[in-house]
Amino acid sequence: MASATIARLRLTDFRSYERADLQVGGRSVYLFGPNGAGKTNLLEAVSLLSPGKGLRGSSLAEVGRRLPGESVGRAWAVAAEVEQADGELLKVGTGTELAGAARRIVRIEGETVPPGRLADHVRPMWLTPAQDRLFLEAASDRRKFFDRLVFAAEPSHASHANAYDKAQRERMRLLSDAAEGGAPADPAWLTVLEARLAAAGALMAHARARTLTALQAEIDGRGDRPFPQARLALTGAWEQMALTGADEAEIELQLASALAAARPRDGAAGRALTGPHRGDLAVFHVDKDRPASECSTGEQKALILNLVLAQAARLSRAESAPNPIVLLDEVAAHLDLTRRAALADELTALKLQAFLTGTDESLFDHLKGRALGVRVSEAGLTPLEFTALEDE
Ligand SMILES: Nc1ncnc2c1ncn2[C@@H]1O[C@H](COP(=O)(O)OP(=O)(O)OP(=O)(O)O)[C@@H](O)[C@H]1O
Repeated sequence: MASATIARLRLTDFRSYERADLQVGGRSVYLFGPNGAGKTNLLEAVSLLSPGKGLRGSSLAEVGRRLPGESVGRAWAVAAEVEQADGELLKVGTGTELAGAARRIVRIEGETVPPGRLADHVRPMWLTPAQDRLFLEAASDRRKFFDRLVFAAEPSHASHANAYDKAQRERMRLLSDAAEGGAPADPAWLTVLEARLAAAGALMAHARARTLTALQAEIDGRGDRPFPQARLALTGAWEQMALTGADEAEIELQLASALAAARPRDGAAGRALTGPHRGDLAVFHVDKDRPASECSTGEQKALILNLVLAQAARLSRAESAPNPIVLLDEVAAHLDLTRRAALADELTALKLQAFLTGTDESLFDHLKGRALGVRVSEAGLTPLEFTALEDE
């Protein structure tokens, strides 16, 4: 198991924090305090230790601290000491050098590196209230959620998805221009773009299929828990091909030819009607034999939590990747007592570092002695005294 836990976290001009310095020592952390105290802000800071826009998906200019009435956020920084498997501490940091900057800098041991390198050392995964309506909203939200689970296992998935989106945008610009009577689309250039789409799309479909299969096996193998069992499916044609045994080359070939055939139709529609950007994640509640969208709010939350925990459990056994760090924003409040206890037991058994938030300290009774409690208030972060439970 490749351990990677946050030992210390420091924030400078990040959201509501002018400065914060939290010694965590690799333990899980539960943050409690009133609404607006800054609990989610702290989770967001941890989420920015991975490539991308973090758990709120905010623009980077937004996260710099602003006083009321100020329009531009300050230059900000999130710095962490990450304890690695060998016990060594690695300095990882991200932030901006100028107020309002749209791009962030990432430094590892003081050296500026591309943000993608963060995934070599820290793998945050999260569940936030934004996902409460996941099964009721558009397929794109479920794809995004599932892609993050894939990404936690295979960071290259993000670069394939980016390459795919970039080629897609260029292809659609050519086709839309042609459909509107502008410059006719250059068929040779379209063929090049479609080849890129097909290559990236085949890799995406396969990565999603791999994660789906592994996740389902993980969920099926852990049936004796008070979380609802889920049956997962990827409905997209290309993921289906991958799931039924087609290799990457075959998917690439068929996707390229489907795209070539769809040029007039896609041009007229103004969007591409086939490809891995169209699929959906279907989730069924096994005991109820109903789609997740027909389950209660609490059941839906427990289903999603089960997916995140299953992926975290699976990744915690991976030899070659850093352990995931699980960020659970306002999750405990949705769970009944049995599930809250089970969540605490599971995080402990899997030796996962988790950061959890909730308004009331009592939501985390089962984590006392197993995780560090931190009171969040206007005064900042106040860690509670920590005495480890003897049997753990
Ligand atoms: N860029 C910023 N600069 C200064 N303050 C900010 C910035 N962005 C957000 N805030 C403040 O941070 C606070 C919200 O913090 P956060 O979302 O972490 O609260 P929370 O403790 O999770 O609350 P809840 O329990 O309601 O979810 C708000 O008061 C908001 O005004």
